[in-house]
Formats: sequence, C-alpha cells, structure tokens
Amino acid sequence: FLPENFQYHIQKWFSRLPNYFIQHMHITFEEYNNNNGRTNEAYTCIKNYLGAKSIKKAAYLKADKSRNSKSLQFTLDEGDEVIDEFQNVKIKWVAYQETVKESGHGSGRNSMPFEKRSFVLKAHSRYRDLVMEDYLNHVMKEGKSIQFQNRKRRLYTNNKDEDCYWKGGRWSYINFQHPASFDTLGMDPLKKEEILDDLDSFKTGKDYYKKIGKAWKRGYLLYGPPGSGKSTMIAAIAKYLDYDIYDLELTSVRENAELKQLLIETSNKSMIVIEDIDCSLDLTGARKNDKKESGDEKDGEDNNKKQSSETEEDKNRSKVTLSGLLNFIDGIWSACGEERVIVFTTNQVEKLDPALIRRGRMDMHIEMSYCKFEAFKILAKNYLDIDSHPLFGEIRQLLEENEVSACDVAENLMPRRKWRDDHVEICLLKLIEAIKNQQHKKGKKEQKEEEVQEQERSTKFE
Ligand SMILES: Nc1ncnc2c1ncn2[C@@H]1O[C@H](COP(=O)(O)OP(=O)(O)OP(=O)(O)O)[C@@H](O)[C@H]1O
Repeated sequence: FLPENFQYHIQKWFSRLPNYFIQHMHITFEEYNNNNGRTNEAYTCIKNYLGAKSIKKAAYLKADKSRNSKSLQFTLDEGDEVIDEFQNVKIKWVAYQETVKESGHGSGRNSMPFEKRSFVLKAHSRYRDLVMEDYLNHVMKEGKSIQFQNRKRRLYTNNKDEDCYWKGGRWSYINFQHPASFDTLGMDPLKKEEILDDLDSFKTGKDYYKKIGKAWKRGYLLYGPPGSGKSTMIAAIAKYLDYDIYDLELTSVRENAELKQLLIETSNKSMIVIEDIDCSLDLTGARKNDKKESGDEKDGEDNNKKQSSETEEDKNRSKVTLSGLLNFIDGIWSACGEERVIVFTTNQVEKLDPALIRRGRMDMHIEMSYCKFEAFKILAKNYLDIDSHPLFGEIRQLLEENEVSACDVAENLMPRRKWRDDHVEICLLKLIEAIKNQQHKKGKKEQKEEEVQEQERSTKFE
C-alpha cells in the first residue's frame, strides 16, 4: 500500500541495516553518467559480466537482443543478486531499479519519469584493495571481451552509401558476415600456416609491442593477379581475428587532413583496407614528378603547390599525397589506437612506391599466386565436397607444370547439374580442359614471342 518511491527507500535502508554491525563496503554503478547523461561504460561492462555469471546461478534473469548483437544477452533482474568468487573472496552483486520523477536529469529527460538502474557491489571491507583494483579490473576486462565477442562484425565505408547505417562521423557501416575463412581459402598449406602464425603472434603480442615501444599494429600487403583471392583473404583474416573492416576508398578522401580524421574515427581491433592501391591515386607518379620538377628528394613534398591553374575537375580530385598516406600508416597519429591491421591489395606490386611497402610499414608481403595442386584440393573440397577422385592424378600432373587461377577453378567446379550422379566427374573434366587450353594458349604465346625476337635479331643483322 506504500508509494513505490517510499518502498524503495525503506528497502534500501533495511538492506543497509546489517552494515552497522558488519563492516561491508558498497560501490554503486549507475547506468547513466551523472555529469553528461551518457551510458556509464562501467555499468555496461558489469551488466555483460554478471549476465554471463548469473546464467547458471540467478533465479530471475532478463534477456534482450539488440540489432548489433549475435545472440541473446542475459542480465540480472531487478532486485536479484548473485555471488561471485574471486581469489577465494566472495563478492555480492545486487541489481536495483527505481522510477525517478525528478526534473533536470543530465540526459535531458526533463520531468518525464525514467528507470534508474544500477548495480551495487558488496564485499567485506577487509578486501577493499583486492576489490578496488584486481577484481574490478578483471570485471571490466571480461565485460568488454563478452561484449566484443557478442557483437556482429561490421564493414565500414567512407563512401556515403544509402544502404549503410550512419552513426555520425565519416564512416557508415553494414553488418558483415562473409563466409570465407582460412579453411576455405585455397592456397599452399605452408604459406597459410605462416600467415596464421603471424596473426597469432600479433593478436597475443600486446606485451611485446609495449616492450619494444612500437604501436600495436601490423601491415599486410596482398599482391597477385586478379581473381587470386586477395579480397577473400581479407575476409578470412577479419573472421580469424574477429575484427571489423574499414574499407577505405582513397579517391573519395579529399585531402590529408581528412585522411587523419578517418584514421581517428576507426576503432581498436579493426582492419583498415585499401584495395587496389595502385589504382587509387597516382602516388608514385606524384613523388617522381616532384623530384623531377623541384629537385627535392625529401619524402612528403606536397605536389599540389605547383598546380597554379586548377580546373573544376582538379578541384574535386583527391589531394591525398604519398606523404599523407605514409603518415596515415605509421605517423604519430597512427598510434592513437591499438590492435589495428592495415591491408593493401594490388595487382601490380612493382608500380607501388618502395617507401609505401617497405618492411615495417607493410610488415608481411603475401603473394596470392595461381593455384597448385594443394590449393586446388581445398577448392575441390569447398565446391564438390570431395577429398579425392580418380581424376585427381591427372590434375596433379597438369598442375606440376602449370598453374590455374582460383577463380577459374571456382568457375569450373561450381556444379550446375548437381542432380546428376556424375556431376563431380563433369566438373573435374571441365577443369582439366580449361588447364589444357590455358597451357595451349601459353605455348602459342611463347612461340609467337620467340618468332618476334628472331625476326628482330635478323633485321638487326641485315
Ligand atoms: N584462394 C582462393 N580461395 C578460395 N576462393 C578463391 C580464391 N581465390 C579466388 N577465389 C574465388 O574467386 C572469386 C574472386 O576472388 P577475389 O575477389 O578474392 O580475388 P581478388 O584477388 O581480390 O581479385 P581482384 O584483384 O580482381 O580484386 C571469389 O568469389 C572467390 O570465391
């Protein structure tokens, strides 16, 4: 029969009563920050942490699922409590909720009633130091990692796109679920192993990077002919590391300052990708022209200064310079986040400026080449679900002297008549024919080249 607010205060007073006899400490974590009305990050971490802890213990739980989470999230229900144990110390958590009708709350709710939620930690004062430092650090770390694991991965773009969500800033995004993984990626198993080892040591290298005083980031250059799986590799790396991808379209970036802003707005644990970097901007050309015209050998000379009469088209063109890009990768601003992977892809590695891809900037250069037999076997497993077949012998022989692009294999192994019993054989025969045709074409090309050289030699002699 008592008003709700009154009940709440009586309950709170009663719960504090034992503390006059037993020395307990209480810490309250409210959902919103009192100063600016923003969500209290500590509250969110505790909510995730307790949700995971209380699934097995708590009598009452609340479940919800947001658009950005992979699965249901559980949390303690109002008034319920859970006992956690840390280094043999028992710590009690209670979830509170009250309806507040005050005006002028920091979050701009004016006089509208709103639910004020909080978690209260209770522990014996004897363990004050342990709780305040080790335990709360542990809760924050675990809570963050639960939230990270339960989120849907995102693909961000700096091109304003109507199909993407935009939450302010320069990037918009869509949820990203690419089926490619290292298991389905057709490439030499030894090379794959080497890349996985490198990713593992990067992922667990926090202390190492700290020790050597280097920003916790790593650059990968993926180069190789079209259709050799560079984009597929990016999706596989992102899935393996469980990172978001920031797909940076350089031609849409107007100037170096904007590039810096874009970098600042990327989150930790993410991959920044620039695809086909050789086609993005004439970065090599810009530097060479600079050298020729100004005689200045220094990295980072801005080539825009010398353009005196700018046309309208010139004005709209990206003014990002090689120097801007180099700073983006490993300038002082690049250290403003951690656990970042930068990936460049290119079909023509020889066109790139050596400074852009030198070791240290692009730490690992990965050649995505045509398929040999081992890579073919992985693709056969993906497309036809087979580990071996009598025709594999012939394919092995052919691939000893030849190579085939992964997208050609994919094209030929994609079963179009799966209802027939012999669809596997048909696909493999098609592939054999494609490799032989390629071999034939290659032979003809080489013969023609030899004839041209021979002709040149005889004309010279004459
Ligand atoms: N190594 C590979 N393993 C598995 N699938 C591959 C591989 N290479 C290519 N593919 C398949 O071929 C198609 C094209 O591959 P992808 O786009 O990754 O190549 P790319 O090297 O990025 O090409 P481009 O240089 O033209 O952008 C994809 O649909 C993918 O399924």
